Amino acid sequence: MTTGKDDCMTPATGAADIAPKNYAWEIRATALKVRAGRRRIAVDGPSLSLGTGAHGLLGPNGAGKTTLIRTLATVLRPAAGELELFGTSVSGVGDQRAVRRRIGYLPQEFGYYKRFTVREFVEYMAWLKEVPGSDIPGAVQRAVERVGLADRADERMKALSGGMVRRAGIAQAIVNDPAVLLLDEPTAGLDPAQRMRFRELLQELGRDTCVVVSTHLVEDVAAACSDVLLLAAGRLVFQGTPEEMAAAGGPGHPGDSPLERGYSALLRNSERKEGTW
Ligand SMILES: Nc1ncnc2c1ncn2[C@@H]1O[C@H](COP(=O)(O)OP(=O)(O)OP(=O)(O)O)[C@@H](O)[C@H]1O
Repeated sequence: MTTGKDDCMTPATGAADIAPKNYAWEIRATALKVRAGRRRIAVDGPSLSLGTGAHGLLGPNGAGKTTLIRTLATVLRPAAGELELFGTSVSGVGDQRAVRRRIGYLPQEFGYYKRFTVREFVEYMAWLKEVPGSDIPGAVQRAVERVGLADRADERMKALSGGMVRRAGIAQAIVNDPAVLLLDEPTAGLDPAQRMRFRELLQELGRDTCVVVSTHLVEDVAAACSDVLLLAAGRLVFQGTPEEMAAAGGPGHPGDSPLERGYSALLRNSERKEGTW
């Protein structure tokens, strides 16, 4: 990590992580277009510059959030436009292992061996991310502690509830102390107490990491994110602070909170511009 805001060194932090950075933004996308399936353009031209902080990615079903996150994770390749991670272009073909080592990614659905314990699962993911072998036990312990699973670390994955599996997924995403952390609906299935704990973790991670978190839970964004991105039909229709989003709404817009009303107002405006109303 590079900001020097948090001087707490972790076992998985290598020299490359604390070297001064030579790029302005962890994530930089210009006129990014990504296909889902053969024909459909699911991400349609957003330009983004994202640095350290927790960035909430909102949008209705089908807006393109998962497609965008998969692209940032280098799982999908852009059809057009430019994507840079840590100042390195990842738009084309090529070996992206060095970049991937610095990314943490929680997909909406992820696979795991049910017979693995939580610890084995997170260890395996650390190994895949090329965390140095001697650092792995400490990094795994810290990750499972951060998601509140230390007391279940030696239980098999198949014995966990859905919310606990999700927390194990978050643990594997942070085990390499990533500089870019991509979380696709991380709070799905978490109980209220765990969601509160997750919000704290998100705020903590956002102090020295570039976190992009996709969610339908506007309150999570209000509570934990410094910045909101709103996608609609693949386009970026708003980027600003939660307060700025809330200010876009009024009493006539649907929603239970100022942020929800702002969200509804911005979506309605974007639909009008698209001519669908
Ligand atoms: N493999 C695919 N083939 C064809 N179309 C796809 C494929 N995957 C996604 N799409 C389409 O791309 C668009 C964007 O999907 P995406 O999953 O990125 O949206 P999302 O914002 O994450 O939605 P949700 O909130 O429901 O998870 C949708 O219209 C979806 O139907």
